[in-house]
Amino acid sequence: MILVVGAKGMLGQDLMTLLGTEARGVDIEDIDITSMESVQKVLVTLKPRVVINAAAYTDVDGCESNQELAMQVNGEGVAHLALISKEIGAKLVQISTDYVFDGGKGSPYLEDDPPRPLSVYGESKLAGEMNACFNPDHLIVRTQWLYGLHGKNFVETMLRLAAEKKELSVVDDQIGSPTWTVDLSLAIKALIDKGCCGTYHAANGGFCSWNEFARVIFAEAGMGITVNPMSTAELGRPAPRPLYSTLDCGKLNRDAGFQPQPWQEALKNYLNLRRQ
Ligand SMILES: NC(=O)C1=CN([C@@H]2O[C@H](COP(=O)(O)OP(=O)(O)OC[C@H]3O[C@@H](n4cnc5c(N)ncnc54)[C@H](OP(=O)(O)O)[C@@H]3O)[C@@H](O)[C@H]2O)C=CC1
Ligand SMILES: Cc1cn([C@H]2C[C@H](O)[C@@H](COP(=O)(O)OP(=O)(O)O[C@H]3O[C@@H](C)C(=O)[C@@H](O)[C@H]3O)O2)c(=O)[nH]c1=O
Repeated sequence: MILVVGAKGMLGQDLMTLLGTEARGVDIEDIDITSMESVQKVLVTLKPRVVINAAAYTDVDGCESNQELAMQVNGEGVAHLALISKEIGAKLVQISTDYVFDGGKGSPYLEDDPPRPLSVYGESKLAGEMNACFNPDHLIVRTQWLYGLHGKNFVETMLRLAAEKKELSVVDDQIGSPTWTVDLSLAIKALIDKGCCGTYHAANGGFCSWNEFARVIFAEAGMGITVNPMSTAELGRPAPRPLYSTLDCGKLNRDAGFQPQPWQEALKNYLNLRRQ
């Protein structure tokens, strides 16, 4: 059995759908990953062969003012899962982020490029990556710019704002790869099925700025919204973000034989599904 921790989150729900009867899901009402006792009780009782940790504190700006909570959930929580999954002989799959990088490389990041997080969220997720290694049988899957049917995300924010305004300003100096949680779930399943270990990058193909992403969302949705350019500095959010955080996903393709579709195709498929 595969245990999905954070099964009610945006990624967690798509993982549960994909894995079907092979999966069992738990979320905050069943398990608190910040508590070693809670993790021990659930994992020792359920004895999964694989634990996928999709639970996290994902409010990037919120993490700046709640540093302790960020480290407890995204850092220490993963240590608890690693130690107990090791104890019961299970593999740990930890989901991580492009925000462990500073965005200064200027070309797609490889798995062994040195991380240097700019934000508290990024620091806490890097602590999670390091703690995942307490279980030698671990898989760290870094992804980015997620959207899906079951959670707050940029696509849904844009579509909501477009219902209220005819004109929006969106940053055009951050580059990355928008990634559909369904494609990420397929990548995670492929990595588990092939018995892969270590660190992997998984994101939809190609890249764009948030501004271009917004323009394509409105074009695909048939909405005539003007999207003005703006810089990250002008927007002035609390957490610094990497300016160029595209992930090189070649290792995923080589080792698991899986290549996520281009982001434009994924977006089309998502919007079609959303309309049904
Ligand atoms: N969203 C994105 O753009 C990206 C996400 N990621 C990573 O992907 C993973 C999944 O993200 P996403 O689906 O967006 O996350 P969500 O925020 O949608 O879901 C996270 C889930 O974890 C639960 N949770 C929070 N704290 C705890 C806890 N202490 N114990 C147990 N469960 C808890 C949340 O419950 P509640 O809602 O009640 O707090 C929620 O159900 C995370 O590791 C994230 O860091 C990586 C790159 C991009
Ligand atoms: C709503 C809005 C956002 N933005 C900008 C802010 C931000 O830089 C960018 C995207 O907004 P978000 O709030 O979705 O961004 P953010 O919370 O930074 O998204 C990140 O989440 C975490 C969990 C990750 O791990 C990352 O990979 C990434 O997906 O768009 C605008 O410029 N204009 C707007 O009207």
